[in-house]
Amino acid sequence: MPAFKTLDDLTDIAGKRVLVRVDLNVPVTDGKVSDTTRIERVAPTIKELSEKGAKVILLAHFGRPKGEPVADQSLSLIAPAVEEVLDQKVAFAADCIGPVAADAIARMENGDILLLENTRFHKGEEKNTPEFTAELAKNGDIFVNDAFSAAHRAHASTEGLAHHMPAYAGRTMQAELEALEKGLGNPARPVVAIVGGAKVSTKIDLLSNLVKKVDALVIGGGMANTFLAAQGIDVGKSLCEHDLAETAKQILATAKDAGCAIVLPEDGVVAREFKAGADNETVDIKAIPADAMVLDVGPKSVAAINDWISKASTLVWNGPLGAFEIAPFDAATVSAAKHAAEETRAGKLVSVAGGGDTVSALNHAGVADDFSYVSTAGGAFLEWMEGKELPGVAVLSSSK
Ligand SMILES: Nc1ncnc2c1ncn2[C@@H]1O[C@H](COP(=O)(O)OP(=O)(O)O)[C@@H](O)[C@H]1O
Ligand SMILES: O=C(OP(=O)(O)O)[C@H](O)COP(=O)(O)O
Repeated sequence: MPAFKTLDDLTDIAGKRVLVRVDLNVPVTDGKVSDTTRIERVAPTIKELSEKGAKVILLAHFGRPKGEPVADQSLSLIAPAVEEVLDQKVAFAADCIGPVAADAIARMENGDILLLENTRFHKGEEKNTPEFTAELAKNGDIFVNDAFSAAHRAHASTEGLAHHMPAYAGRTMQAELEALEKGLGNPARPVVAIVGGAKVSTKIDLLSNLVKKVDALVIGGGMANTFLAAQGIDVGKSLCEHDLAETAKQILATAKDAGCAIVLPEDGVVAREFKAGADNETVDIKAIPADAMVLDVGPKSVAAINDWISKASTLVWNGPLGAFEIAPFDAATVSAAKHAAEETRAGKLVSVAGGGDTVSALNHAGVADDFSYVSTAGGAFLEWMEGKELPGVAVLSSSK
């Protein structure tokens, strides 16, 4: 466990401006937050600081807006859900730096909570520029990072700020690291990992280390299409990053050398439209129609994945197997989630799953409570699993 200061070390903070980095990158359907797990997990930190009389200033990102304001990635859309979960008034400022933020902070009383606009509306956030970090730092006396799920990003609000002021781990940051160490520090073998989802370009690189740590890697979701295409399979209009074919091939070679089995889909459920109830059919993975996209792995693939879950003593899972938000493309994810839950309940499996959408998918399947541990983190959790130092955690340990 890294040595960092926690909220236990934060006394006498009444009236202090505490900048709290949280992860509010939550799933949204039809403009409404569809899974509040990440908000629920950071609520204890926010409440504790507020009860101690601090002025609690929340920093967060939402989506990937590329350094400019985008209306549907405004945190004003998330603020009502934060207020509902906390059952406490949460003010909102339409910028995270400059006079808009400063004025809102000047109006705060002790114990108040203020949410600042999406940090990624500024280019300096992801670039972690000294100028932007200094602007953010003007708004606080103390930095608390409770966004474990964004700790693999060395951004201004996850890493830079800790160089400007005393920095502490929030309750969720602390709990996540403790739980992962307990559950996966020395995992029982065989270890099976499932990686799916849509963030192919940001997650594919970490698979080359992951295959050295696990006995089998099941690849589903949008990630699978990239691997299939790399093997010369025509994936039609599926979500696929063709320019990552070489990376995918190298990962397959590394897995072979490491003795890690790779499990790719044998069949897929395809549709021509990305909408609920769209006409769909199950096809062999080598017969994907050119005008269709794979939106879920097919029944043969699910049976194979469930067999691997049965063989596993430890399961780590990030990324849904299909576009689970729209029926019937949730079938594979729900089936695998239910099977992993059964094996866990029977005491045969330690199951650890993480990621904003993965948690939402497990909740959708009704089995999140049956998993051994559910992390709020996806990419950060996988990087932790690789044994990588997470910049957002490392900087807390070095903070004075
Ligand atoms: N075959 C697919 N085609 C398109 N999108 C997919 C497919 N499979 C999964 N997805 C999408 O992946 C998203 C989740 O991916 P990701 O963000 O990587 O997961 P997490 O948030 O759990 O880390 C979901 O919105 C889901 O609809
Ligand atoms: O949702 C997140 O990560 P996840 O999809 O890996 O769970 C985090 O908020 C990080 O977001 P990012 O991958 O856009 O940096």
